[in-house]
Amino acid sequence: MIQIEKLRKIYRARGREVTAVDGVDLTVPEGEIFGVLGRSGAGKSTLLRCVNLLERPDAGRVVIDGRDLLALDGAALRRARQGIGMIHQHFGLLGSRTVAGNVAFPLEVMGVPRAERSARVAELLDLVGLTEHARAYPAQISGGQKQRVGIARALAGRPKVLLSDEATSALDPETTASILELLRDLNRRLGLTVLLITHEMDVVKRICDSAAVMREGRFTESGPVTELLARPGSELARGLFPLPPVVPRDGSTVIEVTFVGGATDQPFVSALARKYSLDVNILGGAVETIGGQRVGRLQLELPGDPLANAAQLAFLRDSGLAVEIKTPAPAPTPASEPTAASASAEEDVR
Ligand SMILES: Nc1ncnc2c1ncn2[C@@H]1O[C@H](COP(=O)(O)OP(=O)(O)OP(=O)(O)O)[C@@H](O)[C@H]1O
Repeated sequence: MIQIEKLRKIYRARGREVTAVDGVDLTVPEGEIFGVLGRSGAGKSTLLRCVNLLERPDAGRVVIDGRDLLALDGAALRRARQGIGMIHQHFGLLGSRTVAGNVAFPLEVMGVPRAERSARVAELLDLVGLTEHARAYPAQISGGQKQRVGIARALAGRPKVLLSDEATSALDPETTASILELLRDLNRRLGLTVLLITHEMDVVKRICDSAAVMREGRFTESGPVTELLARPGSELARGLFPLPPVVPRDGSTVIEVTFVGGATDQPFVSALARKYSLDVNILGGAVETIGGQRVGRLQLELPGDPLANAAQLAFLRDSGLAVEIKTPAPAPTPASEPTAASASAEEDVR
């Protein structure tokens, strides 16, 4: 389990201060995969490096498996850090050592006796599917295989927590998929808790249970992936299911409907059309399977402005769908008093 509270890291260089991590709270329950998604410079690497104290935070708490890392030092801190494995975008292998030698390296540093070390290396190489390449050198294996070595090496100390710093960013899509599958498999088999940072939506979609979007050192949204996808206005949902920009037409309402799990089984578009005798225009949409659940977004155009569609929108929401109105509500005329219906339509638009 990873618990981060009010984490802050400020870099000071040449009279300038950069707040790279600005008060982040994060909990990753044991055995979960949590992805932090963000553009370059958002603070993702700094956050990750603060979790194993490669960077010392200026404020906040980092608690791994109940141990407050910032309160430890010396041997206790070294032991705690052995419980945290890390993999990197550029693998960081030693070119002069074989695959087996690279995996043995952390065991040597830990002082594991030779016989035990060999058995452990064999076990780790088997775990990542590299037994046949034990004697190869890094220059003789592919990028995907190098990352497998990186993963085996990171698992040498039997960590409970694995940190992944853009582990698939240097790989082609097919190799990325196989490495993500391996991470998922290891997460399940070993009960590993994984915190990964990425700028690739696909990584979040494929393996993360929960995720956060990071910008300028802060989380702008965070939660279980399927929950975020169903949240109106979610940046993650927009990124995973890009829909065309809305061109509002007079006298119509454009809505984006997000559905998760059971709601996908309902023929809600035809039910809506039948119940209200409407012509519903489908402008765009996407459906995916995420975390074993069907999740999707549809962009629909309904005749009439948002106020005229209040009952239709309520019908969709009552059916368990998240509905976001993309067409601005008509401005109330100066003489008109706000009604309950117009107030709620304006709230939706915001
Ligand atoms: N050692 C450092 N000294 C000074 N500023 C730094 C240092 N490391 C990072 N920064 C600054 O902190 C901010 C966050 O950087 P960080 O590398 O954590 O972001 P990131 O989201 O991981 O981006 P990238 O994917 O490009 O690495 C950036 O403005 C960066 O310039």
